[in-house]
Amino acid sequence: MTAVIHSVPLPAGLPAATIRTRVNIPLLFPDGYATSADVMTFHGLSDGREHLLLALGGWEQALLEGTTAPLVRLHSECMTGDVFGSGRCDCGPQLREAVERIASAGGFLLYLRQEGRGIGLYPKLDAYALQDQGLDTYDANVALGHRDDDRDYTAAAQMLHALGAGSIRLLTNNPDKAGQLAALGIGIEQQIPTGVHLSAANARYLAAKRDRTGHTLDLGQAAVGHPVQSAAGSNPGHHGLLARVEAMIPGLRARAEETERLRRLPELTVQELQDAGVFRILPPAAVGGYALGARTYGEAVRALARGCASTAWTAGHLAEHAWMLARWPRDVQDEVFGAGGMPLAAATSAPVGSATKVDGGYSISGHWSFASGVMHSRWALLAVQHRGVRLQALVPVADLELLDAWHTDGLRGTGSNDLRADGLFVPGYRVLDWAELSGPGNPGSLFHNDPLIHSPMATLLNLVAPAVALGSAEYALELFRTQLLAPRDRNGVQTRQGESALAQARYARASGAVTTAQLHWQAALAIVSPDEDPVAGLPDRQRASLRLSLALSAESAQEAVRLAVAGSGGSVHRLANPLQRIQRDVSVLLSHPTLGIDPILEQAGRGLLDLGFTVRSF
Ligand SMILES: Nc1nc2c(ncn2[C@@H]2O[C@H](COP(=O)(O)OP(=O)(O)OP(=O)(O)O)[C@@H](O)[C@H]2O)c(=O)[nH]1
Ligand SMILES: [Zn+2]
Repeated sequence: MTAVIHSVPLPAGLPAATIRTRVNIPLLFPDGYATSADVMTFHGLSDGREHLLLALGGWEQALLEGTTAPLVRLHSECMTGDVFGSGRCDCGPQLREAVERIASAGGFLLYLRQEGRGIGLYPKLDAYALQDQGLDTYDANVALGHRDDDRDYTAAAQMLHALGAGSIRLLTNNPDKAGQLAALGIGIEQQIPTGVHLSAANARYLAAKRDRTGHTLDLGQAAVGHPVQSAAGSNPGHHGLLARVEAMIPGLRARAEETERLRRLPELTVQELQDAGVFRILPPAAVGGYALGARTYGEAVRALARGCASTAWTAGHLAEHAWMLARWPRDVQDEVFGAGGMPLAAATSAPVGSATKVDGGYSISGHWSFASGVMHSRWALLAVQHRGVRLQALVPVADLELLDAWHTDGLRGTGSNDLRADGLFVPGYRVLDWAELSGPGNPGSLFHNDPLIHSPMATLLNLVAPAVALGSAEYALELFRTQLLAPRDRNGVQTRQGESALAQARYARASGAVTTAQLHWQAALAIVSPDEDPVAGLPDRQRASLRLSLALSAESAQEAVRLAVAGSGGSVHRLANPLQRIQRDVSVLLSHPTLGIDPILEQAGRGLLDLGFTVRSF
């Protein structure tokens, strides 16, 4: 058919562009979707760049008078997203969505060569690096000397005018695109939002679009993108799990301040942890876990701490407690794992509460502190004592009084609040002898084959604090390095703090302290997760070495953080600087009982000398 391409008067000052070539290209996308496009190039575009117009579906009819206006999308080039499927933005899925929607409605996809919102590819990658330090997508642009959005849509308007598309329906969430086109003489009959392509990796980027530049994005209702969501169901293995956790780090850094302010984890963080399968790392496959073992677990907590110590701490404990629940009798496991997801349970043993026997169970009372993660938990695991015997009671959090007690100077985001019960009835099947639960012959070991369930619980406990300390130190070193290498202007002379010999020596020392922490950490992991047989209980000397290495690793980590802070100058004490938070977090970590250095040195010495431990649970 012949198209009626009528000319629309150009606004004054806008030069006319003309169609240069028109060729048909069949398109086939990786998911199998196929269509074809009339691809056009132009003479006379205002910025001289090679922008493309893809005319799709019944575009010619859509230009006729009296029909629905053509559907148009202005897609800004994104090599990382369009070509390589980057998870950091939503460009790839938006492009794919736009082609299909336009092909079925009739219209144009303008592929605009304004990579990185107009700043270019290399600067965009520099901006990503800054985002990994905690800046959002717009602040990163500004820090690099650009505007938050450098795009100009004059060429796009010229292309649309050249086709006679003076009135369009615009597929976008971005009010700036509609505003600029309207000012360039394009009538916007309707602005149609694109789908929301939310994933764990791009959630922060999308939230910034919504909050900073008024994009119409309803992130609250959108489900996290399919690949991420379904991923939790399949066992990713050691490396796959760590890759998922590492993808969370930039978002965790960006939310670390919010996490402190909330004094619990943001919902998005809990969702991401769930999607990544973090709570599944330890429990056996029969209850939906990955049974990946102590090494994966420890390394995941360490990686999370490279993003946010409070998140790592909370996730580490919640993941450990899901595994504890897999040691309970079958009826309890049916109850807590029955829903399909991983049960989130806070556990606290300090101070130990009391239990008295009543008909059908126990009546428990107590005031427990430090229930990390309780703000996200359905269950609480509480230490109680009955006639000198230590028991653990499993109680719905809803049955307990929650006391807002976690006002601390570090690890603020863990929400480690207090819990209280006064004569609360707990049915007998939800109370278990601690010695039985923590031993290798726990009830769960009778029906799970997974070797980890058959190991004493102590093997896995005590890993969280040193893992978080190490990850925190690694993050601190990274920040220290960035700080030392950042260009500075000193009276017109470009220099860097790291050019000074003193700074170099300080960095070397901090780096050495991190290495010491890493080596002790690896020594500890080699004990709890040896290459050969799974651990069936550690002989005293090994147990002594384990606790000693964990404590010394954390000590070196703290020293590394101290050196990074000391070498970074006064700006480190601004609340916006992550280093000051890391220092506070690590200081709280080091005062956790599992890292109390004096008793550990004493008991480790006893163990190494074959004198036997005097602390039973060491
Ligand atoms: N500078 C910079 N550019 C980015 C970043 N993330 C994505 N981009 C670029 O942003 C552009 C994508 O924008 P569009 O897909 O047109 O999206 P939009 O302008 O936000 O609006 P919509 O029409 O609603 O999608 C591409 O050029 C990407 O390369 C980032 O963090 N920094
Ligand atoms: Zn992109």
